[in-house]
Amino acid sequence: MNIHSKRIAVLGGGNMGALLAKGLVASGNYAPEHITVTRRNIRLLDALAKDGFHVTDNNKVAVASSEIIVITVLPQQLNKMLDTIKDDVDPEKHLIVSIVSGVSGHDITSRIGKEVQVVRAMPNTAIAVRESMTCIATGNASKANMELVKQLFDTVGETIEIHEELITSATALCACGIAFFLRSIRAASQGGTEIGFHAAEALHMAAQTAKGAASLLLTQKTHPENEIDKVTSPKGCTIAGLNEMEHFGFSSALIKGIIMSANKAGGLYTEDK
Ligand SMILES: NC(=O)C1=CN([C@@H]2O[C@H](COP(=O)(O)OP(=O)(O)OC[C@H]3O[C@@H](n4cnc5c(N)ncnc54)[C@H](OP(=O)(O)O)[C@@H]3O)[C@@H](O)[C@H]2O)C=CC1
Ligand SMILES: O=C(O)[C@@H]1CCC=N1
Repeated sequence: MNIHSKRIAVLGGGNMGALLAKGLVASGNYAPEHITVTRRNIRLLDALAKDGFHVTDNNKVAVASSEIIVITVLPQQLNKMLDTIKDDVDPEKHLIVSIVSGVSGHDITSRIGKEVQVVRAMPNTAIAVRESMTCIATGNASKANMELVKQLFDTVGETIEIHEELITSATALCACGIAFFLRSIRAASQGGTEIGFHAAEALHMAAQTAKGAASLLLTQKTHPENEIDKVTSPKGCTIAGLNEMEHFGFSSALIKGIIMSANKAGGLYTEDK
């Protein structure tokens, strides 16, 4: 079975919901008329409607006209939203894909009161440029449905399957990770401005340098320290700068931030109940 022929409901057309809908169409594998996007403030979906997507503030209508239900509301909005669709979800017809942080597949089936198949997916905002690192996991979906969901997210980046207990860790490393790397690039550009470049050129130079560093690892499959060793000339300026950063806790700050985000992600749903 091919997922590209299925109709998709994106429930919660905010940042991620809208980016996902647009990314799927940009991939060339989905037509906008096969995708229905919902949110309560429907005026904010005007741009998507202009692009040919179905838009509605009625989740029941979206669910009735789709086979794949992608849930993209905030954790604290989930229960109210699920209550609007639980009578319409049909385990024989629907597959649920949830990108909601901190919410297990079991939390969703319990709230709906039906053993519908649920796949959790953790993409990041780079779906906008089809460069997401998306992790998928499930407690109850079939192999065939996992393959369908992989096909869906493969169109907006790279997808890997992980165990469900690691999806919170994937949230911190990959979903929050976009912000961490962006802040690093921003900080590098601020350093660049202080040593002589205009802000815009410093930002461009820092971003392209970061892209080059990531590409070295992804294409050469080497370890970062091997690549760092090639940059650090003896008694040179790179090792001087790198050691200064480490004295100020560069690696430690990133590691501690990722652990903090993972701990927070794990509690996003329960702390709001
Ligand atoms: N932002 C990110 O980088 C990532 C986020 N996530 C997860 O994705 C989810 C969405 O995050 P994000 O896009 O940033 O959040 P947003 O707040 O931008 O989007 C949530 C959307 O849900 C809509 N919504 C709320 N209640 C309902 C409802 N009952 N029916 C229909 N729509 C509803 C809201 O619009 P309105 O108020 O108009 O209804 C809002 O636009 C979260 O669970 C987050 O954990 C996962 C990976 C990355
Ligand atoms: O900050 C958040 O809670 C969401 C989940 C991962 C990225 N953004």
